[in-house]
Amino acid sequence: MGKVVIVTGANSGIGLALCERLLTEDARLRLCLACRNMQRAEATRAALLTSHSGASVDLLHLDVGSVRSVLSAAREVKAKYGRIDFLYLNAGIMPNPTVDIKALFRGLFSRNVINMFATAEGLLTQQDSPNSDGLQEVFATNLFGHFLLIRELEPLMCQPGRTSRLIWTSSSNARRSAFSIDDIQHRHGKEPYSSSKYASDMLSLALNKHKNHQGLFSSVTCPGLVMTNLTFGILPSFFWTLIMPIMWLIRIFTNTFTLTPYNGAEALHWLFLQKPESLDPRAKYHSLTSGSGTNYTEPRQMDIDDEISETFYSKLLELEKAIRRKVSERNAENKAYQRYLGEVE
Ligand SMILES: NC(=O)C1=CN([C@@H]2O[C@H](COP(=O)(O)OP(=O)(O)OC[C@H]3O[C@@H](n4cnc5c(N)ncnc54)[C@H](OP(=O)(O)O)[C@@H]3O)[C@@H](O)[C@H]2O)C=CC1
Ligand SMILES: CC(C)=CCC[C@@H](C)[C@H]1CC[C@H]2C3=C(CC[C@]12C)[C@@]1(C)CCC(=O)[C@@H](C)[C@@H]1CC3
Repeated sequence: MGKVVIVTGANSGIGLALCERLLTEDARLRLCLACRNMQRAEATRAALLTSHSGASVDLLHLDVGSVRSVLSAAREVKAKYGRIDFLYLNAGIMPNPTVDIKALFRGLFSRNVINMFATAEGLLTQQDSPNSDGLQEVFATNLFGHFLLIRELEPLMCQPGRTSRLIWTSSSNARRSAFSIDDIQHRHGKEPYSSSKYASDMLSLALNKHKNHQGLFSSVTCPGLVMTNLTFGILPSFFWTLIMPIMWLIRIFTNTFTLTPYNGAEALHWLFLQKPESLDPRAKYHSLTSGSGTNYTEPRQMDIDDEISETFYSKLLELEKAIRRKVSERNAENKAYQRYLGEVE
């Protein structure tokens, strides 16, 4: 039987390019597109089936930023699949971004220019707010929803005699200084995106420590700078139209300017082909594109403290307990209300 692969945020950008590449690599795949918008998911499925007729492409409704949706999606997965070979944790958001134009111009004329274009360090801030579960939106979407999904699917992914893989789409924008262990949701800062991506790097390391012996392996990737809905949302469209030629020019000198979703999906695709035991849990696998347009993957060491990563993992487990308690209280209240309605009628 073909490998079972689930991709979150599969209906656009890097997630969609990854699906295309995986189906080209292995036609026997059982691919599951986990998306929040079913209309877009249907359209994506139809497009994938046009280029890969006969492929097995399922849809799963998943809003990774909603606890209720994650729990119900996990139930569906458990009922449908006997195992999961790859779970790509790719869905992500960067809401209300602001570019510090002054810092951009200062950076342009400094020695830090290459790093600035590769990581956006010091350039970007975002405004975040709590969602209906009381969690910060960016944290909930980019990290916690995925964590809860992994916890729910552990029985399928930790089976004796098999290995399963988690592959995160992180970012070179992940920065230690943007994350605080005392504010893991980044309620008080202005860089929730950077914090959430750093959090995924730490979680991946902790998961390897706790789950490798059960056959579950986790890796993190950075796709480089890719022109997708997420990037286009950072600045007005006329600006992008103006600077696109400059972006293609910069690409000649900066291998992190992968620019197309196909190129950005390079490391995600490369990891699909690797044996998990051969991978470095402390490395982030970067998609890179040379000036002449050749794609390759390069591991770079992450700046992570083991102790903080462990503490973070414990905090996530505590938060998971609290959230589950809240969900069962809510369910009990609903049931009591339904009973009351039944009695009144
Ligand atoms: N573009 C870049 O330069 C870089 C991107 N990344 C990361 O790559 C990943 C993919 O982003 P990219 O392809 O660029 O951007 P896109 O906006 O094109 O893709 C993001 C995907 O995530 C989905 N998504 C967002 N929120 C949710 C949610 N709550 N539940 C389910 N799905 C959701 C979106 O669905 P919908 O269509 O419904 O919005 C979309 O399919 C992200 O994690 C991003 O942080 C990392 C580094 C660089
Ligand atoms: C080319 C000129 C003159 C201006 C463009 C400046 C910025 C808009 C651009 C510079 C570095 C970019 C960047 C990202 C977004 C757009 C920039 C800030 C990302 C933050 C997109 C999402 C990620 O996760 C990062 C890896 C990107 C890093 C670089």
